[in-house]
Amino acid sequence: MNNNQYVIVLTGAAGTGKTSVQDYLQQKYGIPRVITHTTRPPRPGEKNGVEYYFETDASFAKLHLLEKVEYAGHQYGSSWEAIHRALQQNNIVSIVLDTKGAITYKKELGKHAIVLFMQVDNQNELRQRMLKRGDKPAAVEHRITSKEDIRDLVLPKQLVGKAEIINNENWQQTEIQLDNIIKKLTDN
Ligand SMILES: Nc1ncnc2c1ncn2[C@@H]1O[C@H](COP(=O)(O)OP(=O)(O)OP(=O)(O)O)[C@@H](O)[C@H]1O
Ligand SMILES: Nc1nc2c(ncn2[C@@H]2O[C@H](COP(=O)(O)O)[C@@H](O)[C@H]2O)c(=O)[nH]1
Repeated sequence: MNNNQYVIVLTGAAGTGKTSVQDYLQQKYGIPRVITHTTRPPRPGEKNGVEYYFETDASFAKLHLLEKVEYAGHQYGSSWEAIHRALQQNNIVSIVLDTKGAITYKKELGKHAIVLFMQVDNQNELRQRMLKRGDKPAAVEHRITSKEDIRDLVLPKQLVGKAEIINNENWQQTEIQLDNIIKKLTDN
């Protein structure tokens, strides 16, 4: 990666606001998303090449992946191809990863990975946000009781001091924090 290129890594538990931040960064700053690959089936309304590249086990195995994880029984991975595709549009790009992926990005990309750990203290608030978003109650319960999501509620020790924590209780505060982060990156 070139010296002035950065990947903003958004991580944290389900419903903490990772996608909302990604949308904000895209709309306000033209920061494109790195689309990742998964073998999980598309959910209603999801399109190949928009939310994910949907893969079979065979096509997933052929990708040049920077990292891959198993999450809730499916494979997920981010490819160098997708990162380069996004970096061709802009020097700052964003990606949503679980915390295991965020640790790998920090290790592999060093100062080029800006890790933002999203959190919301009250788990019931998270549940309500997901229900309000339209998720089915059973899907919400399944997700928030998964071992991966429980793990992702807490900043992993490998990222302590290496990630910026965003307490996304209040969206206006989150926007201010994000604006400051982007200002620092673009002032460099
Ligand atoms: N600060 C906030 N206050 C209230 N609602 C919020 C806030 N931030 C985001 N939301 C809402 O909470 C819901 C969950 O946010 P979002 O989809 O961005 O989370 P996520 O971390 O990407 O979730 P997932 O991991 O399940 O994809 C959305 O409906 C979003 O509009
Ligand atoms: N380490 C990686 N994590 C990824 C990748 N793509 C998505 N994710 C994370 O997986 C879970 C589940 O996502 P869902 O869309 O099925 O609900 C979530 O935490 C994502 O952030 C990836 O390439 N690598």
